[in-house]
Amino acid sequence: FHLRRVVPPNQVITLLHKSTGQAMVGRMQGGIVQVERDAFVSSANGFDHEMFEEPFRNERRSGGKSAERSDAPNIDTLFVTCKAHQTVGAISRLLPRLSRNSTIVLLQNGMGIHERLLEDVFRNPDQRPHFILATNTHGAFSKAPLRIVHTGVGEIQFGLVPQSREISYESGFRESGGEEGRLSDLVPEDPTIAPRYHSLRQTVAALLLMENLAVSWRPISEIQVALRRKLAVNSVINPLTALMNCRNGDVFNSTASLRILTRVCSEAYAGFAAEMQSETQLWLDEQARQGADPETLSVGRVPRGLTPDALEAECLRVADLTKGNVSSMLSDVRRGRPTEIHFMNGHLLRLGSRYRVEMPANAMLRNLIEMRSAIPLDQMF
Ligand SMILES: CC(C)(CO)[C@@H](O)C(=O)[O-]
Repeated sequence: FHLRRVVPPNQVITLLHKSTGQAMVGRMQGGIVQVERDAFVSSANGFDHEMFEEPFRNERRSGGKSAERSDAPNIDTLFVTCKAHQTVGAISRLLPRLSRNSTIVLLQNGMGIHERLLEDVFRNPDQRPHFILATNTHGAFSKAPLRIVHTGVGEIQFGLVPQSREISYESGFRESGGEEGRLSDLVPEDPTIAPRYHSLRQTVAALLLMENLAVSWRPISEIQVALRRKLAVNSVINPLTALMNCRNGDVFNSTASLRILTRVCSEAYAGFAAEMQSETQLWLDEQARQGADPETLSVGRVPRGLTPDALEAECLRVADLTKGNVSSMLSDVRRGRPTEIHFMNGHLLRLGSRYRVEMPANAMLRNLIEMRSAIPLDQMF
């Protein structure tokens, strides 16, 4: 919706629907997407629609005729907003349409998805597309197919995953004291490799144009901190609301839930600290290999936003800000759908086993959510 409003009409935007039903309803409504914000409804049209249940079919708005997959156009930019556990499957199916010149924007809850994609889908570093990692604090829900209610205005921050030595994406930040990135940094000096960065530059430009969503480009190190903070929030609010069957605003109404909050946040901090220490050590080893004296290099501490107290305060703040919301995990449980627990508390548990940090509270929440998903909801005795 917001993208359609900022990119030229001749730029094709295709909505990849998860199910045929959604796509059909979308088409019956003329493919119009509506967004409700502060009781005002705005519409946008001019989308192509594809159905994901039928990956070999592709219907364009113009002809309305199905085409075989061989006709399906290449994808320059893919915005991924599906559930964390659906991502590898979804992107694997789109693989023939993606190339090293494409850009993938991961705009999801949870962590570990990018790593999973590199391990399972894009194993060859030379053939990897560009990746943009984004974190989103807007609140929205879908009232009906293609009718979205924007309940809480937040922001979107994104960062570019560094991946080549050809070009440094963050020179602008370095030269402006961390203030702003520069689109011109995404233009390589060597014109023969320019096509490789075309979609990345276009995507960053389009993201920055979406002023209604308060989008900002930040250094990737800042995005990693923001993603870790969001992960802690999701690892507390999501399982607790799903287990207690309550809205976000009711979850911290007892000292018992505050005790769980403290445990989960201190385990998350310990996992993040161990991971960052190991990343710093790898960096120091690399500098030493290149001839630097590690003793003379300054290394940062764990950022203040990731201390146990800061994580707890963030969970309380978000629960209050979204007090009327049904969390995404509670909504998944109510509908009998798989949850994203493996990319939330599950991600923390993977950090725990990699860096030998005990995570009993997170293990308990992960197990309880798995049990909740396995037991039918409507058991009356
Ligand atoms: C922050 C959050 C828990 C608010 O509902 C949201 O990320 C969700 O529902 O997953």
